[in-house]
Amino acid sequence: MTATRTSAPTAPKATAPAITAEGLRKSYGDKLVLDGIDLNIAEGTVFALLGPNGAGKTTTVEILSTLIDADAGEVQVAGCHLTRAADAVRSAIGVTGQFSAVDNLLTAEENLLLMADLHHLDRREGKRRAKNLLRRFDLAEVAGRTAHTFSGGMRRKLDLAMTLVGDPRIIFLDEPTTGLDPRSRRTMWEIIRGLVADDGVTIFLTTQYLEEADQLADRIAVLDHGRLIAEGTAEELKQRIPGGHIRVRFADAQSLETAAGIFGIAARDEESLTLQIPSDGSIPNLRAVLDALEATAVQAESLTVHTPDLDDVFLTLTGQSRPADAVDSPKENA
Ligand SMILES: Nc1ncnc2c1ncn2[C@@H]1O[C@H](COP(=O)(O)OP(=O)(O)OP(=O)(O)O)[C@@H](O)[C@H]1O
Repeated sequence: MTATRTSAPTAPKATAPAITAEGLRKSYGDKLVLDGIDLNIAEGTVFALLGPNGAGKTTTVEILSTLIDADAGEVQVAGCHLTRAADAVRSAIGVTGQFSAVDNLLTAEENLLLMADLHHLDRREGKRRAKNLLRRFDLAEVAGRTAHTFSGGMRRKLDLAMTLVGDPRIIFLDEPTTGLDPRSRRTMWEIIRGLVADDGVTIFLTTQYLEEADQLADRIAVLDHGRLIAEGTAEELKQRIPGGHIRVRFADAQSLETAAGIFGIAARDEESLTLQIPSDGSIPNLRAVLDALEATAVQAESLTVHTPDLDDVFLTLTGQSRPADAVDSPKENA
């Protein structure tokens, strides 16, 4: 992964679950989409659901946000039973889906005021919240412009601001940055981090961008063929798969030959004069490699540490192979 994290994801602060699900099942006709999903998402955390196209991510969001019914399963959202207390669930959540709720014919402010009306806020309170949100999302200057003049990034911010008018405790973000350029994506990430850090909301995020999950999520689950096939922090998931190594480059073939003699199972590339030594990327492991090289007085030209990234995890777990160009692209952390 080439991008560096701009700030660490928020550590789980609270243990009270914002969302729990047991045995969630859903079929469309004879197509089984969810085959017994269990979830336990702590309040004030970011949970990312990853999965290939068609894995059932949107279906999961639609069920948890009361838009569609599951065939089976017990779900609690914000401490309320999903079906027996659906109204209470709805008043505790906000949903920003793949299809924008923004009305292109209205101004940014009018869109927000419309949401305030839908939440039965009085006019004064609606105006106050709209103003605050426009300022917070850096949209104050364009408050009076109709949304059809907005860029994708501005529209996405307005969409999220509209979700926040109802002051939700839990926010479902279904692919919140799909189609945004890197700068707009990072702006959205900062906003999402702020929602968790400043407001203590819980975020349930689906994304196709593994970097996004890596950057934002406290916990990540991988959905494939209707089941959660892995769950953990980004680091835990990365540790589950092999592929970490240290790559050492030497000045000449003789040094490479000597070094290869000490690291029995290291892969050797004569052309680039490099050895690839399996490693978990830990400091003790790195020190052991350096000590071994020093003991033989072989001079290494350069050394890079490669740790598996979430792409490796995802592709390994879902049984897909990495495209050839991606395999060859360097992902080392010097
Ligand atoms: N209303 C529906 N009727 C029939 N099949 C559906 C319906 N909605 C979704 N599906 C099917 O359920 C499966 C899961 O769809 P879903 O949209 O939840 O996947 P997803 O993981 O969100 O995919 P993507 O990343 O492409 O958005 C797909 O095979 C889809 O075709």
